[in-house]
Amino acid sequence: MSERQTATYLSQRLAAAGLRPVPRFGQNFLIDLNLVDLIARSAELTKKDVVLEIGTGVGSLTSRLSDQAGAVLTVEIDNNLFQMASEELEGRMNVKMIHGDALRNKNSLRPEIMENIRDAMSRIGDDARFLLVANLPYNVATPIISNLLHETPTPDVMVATIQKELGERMIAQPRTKDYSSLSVWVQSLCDVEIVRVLPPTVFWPRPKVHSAIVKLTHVPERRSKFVDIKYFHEMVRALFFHRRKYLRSVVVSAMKGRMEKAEVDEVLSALGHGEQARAEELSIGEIQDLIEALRIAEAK
Ligand SMILES: C[S@@+](CC[C@H](N)C(=O)[O-])C[C@H]1O[C@@H](n2cnc3c(N)ncnc32)[C@H](O)[C@@H]1O
Repeated sequence: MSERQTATYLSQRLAAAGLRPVPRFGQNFLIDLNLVDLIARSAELTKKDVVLEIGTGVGSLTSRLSDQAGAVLTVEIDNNLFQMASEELEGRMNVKMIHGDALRNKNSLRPEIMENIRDAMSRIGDDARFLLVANLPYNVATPIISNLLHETPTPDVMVATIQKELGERMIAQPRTKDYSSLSVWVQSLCDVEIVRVLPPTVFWPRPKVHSAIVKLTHVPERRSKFVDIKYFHEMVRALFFHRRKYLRSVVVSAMKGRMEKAEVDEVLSALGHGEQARAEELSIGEIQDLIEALRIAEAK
């Protein structure tokens, strides 16, 4: 089917059920089926894989994932789409659907999700992989990816369609405008790449912005360096909250009530960060060292 035919088919299917896409749920459906294939292919799925999809939509990506993976858990917030996809996916024994918000709150996923993932992985065995493969709703893409990096198991691979700007922030390097807490957080744990930039025309309805398929590959050796990953993530966010401010004043305010200014200065000067330093100039390794030094100093 061409993009136009898929868009017509989708709009007719929704209209027949008396429905329209709901903007607040980020309902921009991928209508270029080659790109749906590219997303699934980029994940290099096998029957040993357990895939989490957030945003079932009408189930077009879900079907492909079900063909290639061992098990698929798919989550959809919209009741009408959930009903439509349930019919579409009926009879697919390796697909489990959850109706509801994938997020419990900004900082955590719906607990049912990881319970189901762990169950499915234990059925497959020790060599099971866990992946996120999804055309994510833009407004929740950051908390979904960020929170999944806190979960056990952490996804081995995440292939997701997100807003292009967000993809650029994920791969950004120090001293660039896109370098942010998200860059440091995801690159501290994963190899990150932009697989493809997508124009608005490949979606129906068309979003106002370009999108990107990103691939994040978890690197367990990077994770094992962290003594307290939650502390690290919170501090990264605090360091970049006022990214143009001097590092010293950012650290002093982040550590207010926890550490004296003189102690902060001691940590910064021991690491060679002068008065003019800013968080956005520090490499990921330097940020990791700084946060670990603060953690140790605070614990003393
Ligand atoms: C960009 S569409 C993707 C749909 C489909 N997978 C596709 O590729 O065309 C995002 C989907 O996520 C759903 N959604 C939005 N927010 C959600 C949330 N917080 N939890 C679960 N699903 C959500 C929307 O209703 C929508 O179906």
